[in-house]
Amino acid sequence: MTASLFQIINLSLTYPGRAAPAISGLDLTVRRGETLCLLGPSGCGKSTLLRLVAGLERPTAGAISWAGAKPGVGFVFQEPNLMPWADVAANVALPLRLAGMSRAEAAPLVAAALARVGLKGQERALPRQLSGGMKMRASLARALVDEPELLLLDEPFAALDEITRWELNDALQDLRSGVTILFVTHSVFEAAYLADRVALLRANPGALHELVTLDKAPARGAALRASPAYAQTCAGLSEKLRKAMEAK
Ligand SMILES: Nc1ncnc2c1ncn2[C@@H]1O[C@H](COP(=O)(O)OP(=O)(O)OP(=O)(O)O)[C@@H](O)[C@H]1O
Repeated sequence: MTASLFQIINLSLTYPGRAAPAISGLDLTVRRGETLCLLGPSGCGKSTLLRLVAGLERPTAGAISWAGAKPGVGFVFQEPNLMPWADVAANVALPLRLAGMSRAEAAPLVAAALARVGLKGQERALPRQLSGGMKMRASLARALVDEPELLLLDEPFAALDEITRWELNDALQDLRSGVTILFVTHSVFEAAYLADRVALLRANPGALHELVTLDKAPARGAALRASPAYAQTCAGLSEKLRKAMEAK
């Protein structure tokens, strides 16, 4: 049994001015080092849950209980949110510079983060010179540069074309060792590819519908995507998602 990183306990949030809660009575234990995908219909509270875990929102009721000291957290959104006037190195260095580190001290850490996401040698490029996939890699590098234990990803690859999306999923597979990942997605295929476990949420109000543990993938990359086991996982998750969407 893997140790838990944190526990979400009876968590509820009603946004000010809203009658219905965005999230209601959600219980979930997140394990250290796992990739947990949050999958569910639009409006079921996936982004809200990530924001609560990050401490960007305060719950109306319930709590998030950390097993130890609250770890460093990296957050990646659907938009890469890079500073357009700054080169890749300066963008990736931002969390370190905000923490008071000099440019010289930051440089090797930036280089390591860029290597980790497959952007080695792109330090001097400006965001407008990068493809959509490369911008997202830079955004990932910025989230990883101060070596957070927990990475929160909110539909990070949803705006990318299919092939780039698969490449980014492969990149995430490569870098995830030692990091706990909470990954919001609408895509059954992405969840089936990346997740150790999938939390299926339902809407109105947002709540946990079912927690699914996936079998350890027998392969990765193209071999995994072409495997019957992967097709079966996708079909199973699709059916569970359909049930979550019908649940009241
Ligand atoms: N800042 C806010 N103020 C008021 N209501 C909000 C706010 N943010 C989200 N909501 C509402 O809370 C509910 C959950 O929204 P949230 O964005 O967390 O869902 P989601 O599952 O991430 O949706 P999607 O898949 O469409 O991104 C929705 O009904 C939404 O309208």
